[in-house]
Amino acid sequence: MLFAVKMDVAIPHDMDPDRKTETLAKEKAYSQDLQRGGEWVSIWRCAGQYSNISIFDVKDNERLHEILWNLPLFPFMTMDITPLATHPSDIRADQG
Ligand SMILES: O=C(O)C[C@H]1C=CC(=O)O1
Repeated sequence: MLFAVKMDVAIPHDMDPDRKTETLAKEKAYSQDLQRGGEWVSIWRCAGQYSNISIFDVKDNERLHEILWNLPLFPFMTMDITPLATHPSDIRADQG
């Protein structure tokens, strides 16, 4: 199942700098592990915003929830989640 997730990040300005550095490093490692595993298909920075749009390919809603809930930055994010369906004009959908 494919999902587009927009993540808006708002880290408190008074967060301890060492905790911030550690949390960002954990976030990067967590994201890259899931990318290597194929469930986090792509991540794009939204230009001019501390936000990303990511595509996930997961087995069900529960797995998506688990991935998002365990993001080290989860407490500092708001998210907008869109389930994706094949578009009838997608040239890849015409093949085969
Ligand atoms: O910077 C972000 O967009 C937040 C975040 C999500 C994954 C990651 O590595 O960083």
